[in-house]
Amino acid sequence: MTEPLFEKLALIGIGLIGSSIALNAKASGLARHVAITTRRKETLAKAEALGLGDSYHLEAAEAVKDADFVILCVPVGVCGAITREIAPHLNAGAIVSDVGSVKAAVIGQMAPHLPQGVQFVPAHPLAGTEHSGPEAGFPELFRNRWCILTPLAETDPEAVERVKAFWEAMGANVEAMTAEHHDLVLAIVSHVPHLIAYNIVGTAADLEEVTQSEVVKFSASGFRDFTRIAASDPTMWRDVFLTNRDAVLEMLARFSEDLASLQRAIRWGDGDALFDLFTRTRAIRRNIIEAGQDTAQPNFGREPGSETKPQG
Ligand SMILES: NC(=O)C1=CN([C@@H]2O[C@H](COP(=O)(O)OP(=O)(O)OC[C@H]3O[C@@H](n4cnc5c(N)ncnc54)[C@H](O)[C@@H]3O)[C@@H](O)[C@H]2O)C=CC1
Ligand SMILES: O=C(O)C(=O)Cc1ccc(O)cc1
Repeated sequence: MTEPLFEKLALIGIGLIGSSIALNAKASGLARHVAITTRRKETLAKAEALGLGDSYHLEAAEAVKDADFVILCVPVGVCGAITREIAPHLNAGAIVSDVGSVKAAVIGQMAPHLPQGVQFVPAHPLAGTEHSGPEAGFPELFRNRWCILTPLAETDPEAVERVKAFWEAMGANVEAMTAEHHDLVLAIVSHVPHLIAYNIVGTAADLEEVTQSEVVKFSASGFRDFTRIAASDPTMWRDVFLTNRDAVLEMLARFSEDLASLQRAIRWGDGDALFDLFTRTRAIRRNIIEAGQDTAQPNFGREPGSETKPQG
């Protein structure tokens, strides 16, 4: 047990990320009191049955009362509306954060509603799975993973340090960068790959000459990996593509150009071009494994002997 970093942590939204934070914060004593709020009473009841927090609220305004740390763990498209709703009830001096996969648009939606004196430290843990909801969380989710902070120019550095300490206590490595740079990097390493997965599974599902049962029966491991990603939450990913539009479109344009040259290499039998690319990409994979970032390895990021649950 660590000395609590915060007296009262309010989690708004209790899906995969919110429940993982709650489980970790309670197990490690990072916050003296964990207040949970979500809009649907069925979800709140599940969170309570799982014992994720210390108090449960259908009204976000009630949960944030007297909280010194508030984290929005909801789809990025609703961050603005929720911030507007909680703003009048925030404690002076409270730190407000989020976990959204997109940063510039979320800052644009949230910052205008936050009262003076409240510190805003946007965050994005680069850790997740294709599962969602309060049952999907597990406390080790963030261990050995990155958490990116994108503080605003006016954010108090002391608040940034406290949020950094919180994520480090969760087991994450923390790095700060601008929201715009975050969105560009994430477009290529996360958002476009998800779009490709949704697309290839959609294409396979639409094939007229191949039946659905053949797709299921003969799916080789490459295609199965795509289906895992393509099973990710539709609301969350709809919001990611609508809010990181420019960076995703820029990376997609580059992707399409490179795909066209692969098409040309196949058409003209240019084996050297294919071999050279596949050799370069194999080296990238090896670098990822050497850096210890391969989440497909068994027990990645977990203590030996701990429960095995699917991770990204
Ligand atoms: N799933 C993943 O792998 C990762 C997700 N993220 C980000 O974390 C955030 C949450 O994602 P997950 O936990 O995966 O989603 P989830 O679908 O598991 O949970 C979302 C939660 O938000 C609640 N919610 C939705 N609309 C709401 C509203 N208007 N008011 C109050 N509560 C509302 C839902 O009831 C649910 O409790 C998203 O912004 C996502 O971009 C960040 C890293 C990884
Ligand atoms: O499940 C996977 O492979 C992921 O890529 C999880 C993930 C999804 C969204 C994020 O913003 C960060 C991580």
